[in-house]
Amino acid sequence: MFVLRQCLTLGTKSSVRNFAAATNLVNVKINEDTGVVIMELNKPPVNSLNYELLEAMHRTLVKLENERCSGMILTSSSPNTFSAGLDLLEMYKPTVDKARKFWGMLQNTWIKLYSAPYPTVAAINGHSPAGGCLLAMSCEYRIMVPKKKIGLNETQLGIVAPQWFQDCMKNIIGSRQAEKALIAGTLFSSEEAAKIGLIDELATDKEDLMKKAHDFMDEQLGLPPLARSTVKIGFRKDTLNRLINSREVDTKYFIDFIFQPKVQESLEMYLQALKKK
Ligand SMILES: CC/C=C\C/C=C\C/C=C\CC/C=C/CC(=O)SCCNC(=O)CCNC(=O)[C@H](O)C(C)(C)COP(=O)(O)OP(=O)(O)OC[C@H]1O[C@@H](n2cnc3c(N)ncnc32)[C@H](O)[C@@H]1OP(=O)(O)O
Repeated sequence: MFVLRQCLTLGTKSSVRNFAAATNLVNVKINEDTGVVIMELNKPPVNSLNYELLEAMHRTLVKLENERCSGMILTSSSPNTFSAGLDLLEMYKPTVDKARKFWGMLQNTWIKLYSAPYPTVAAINGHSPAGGCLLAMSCEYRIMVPKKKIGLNETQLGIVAPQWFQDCMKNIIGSRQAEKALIAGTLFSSEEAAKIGLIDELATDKEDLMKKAHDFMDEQLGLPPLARSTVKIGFRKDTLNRLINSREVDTKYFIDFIFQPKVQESLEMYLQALKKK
């Protein structure tokens, strides 16, 4: 049974609610017997990743470093979408300062999630394009409900998936499949994603999804944690260091790229198309 655990907060059950409710953008529950955390993205309707949501995730990940967190399941409260990726409004006509701050928070959040020493599972309960796919790919294991879409579709919007997004995909499905998918901006169905290994398992529905996520977690908790995390970080360090050592350059790419008039035009058209749907 899940209870909100006191040590995540200031000491009382109501403080726990305050911790999550400080923004209300993520719900965090911890099983006090196992230490397994469920982080649920809660920014309706589609969990688009704006600065505030990323900051709430980042704050939670930092807090979990200092807690007895043994593993984390990442999911969303939306019935249809895991995450719609980066909030397009953060990239459409921002100020340079705002765009820089936003990108820095995305980098911070990704670094924490990708390097978490404890096991991480994405319980993908809906569509997961672009930045949503990045979040899922940053976890160690991905389980997804049927008939939804996942992938790095940036090209289709007239933008480019940053190197570290690309690296994450390459690490999972291999260079050749990733190159094809990234050039085309392919959004895979859950079933196709399972075939190419972009996701590890299909679930029948949300209940089955969470059951499978817990099953994976139970397996991982049976392993010696230090050995487990040492192997994980060994596999991930090159990808992590590539961004960590070039954060400024990466931010400059982002700023230079999105401020191009052609890119702003593409974003405007895409936003309008989404609204007209
Ligand atoms: C080597 C590299 C070198 C150089 C590179 C340098 C720099 C790189 C530069 C830039 C990189 C930037 C990277 C970006 C990554 C991203 O994540 S971009 C975001 C991409 N996301 C999408 O394409 C998803 C768009 N959304 C959808 O397809 C659907 O909404 C979805 C299938 C998720 C859900 O469908 P549905 O349930 O039908 O919902 P609606 O479509 O009706 O949407 C509900 C409302 O939400 C608004 N909305 C949807 N997605 C977003 C979003 N991502 N941002 C902001 N708002 C969004 C939508 O407009 C609706 O609003 P409304 O209710 O009409 O007001």
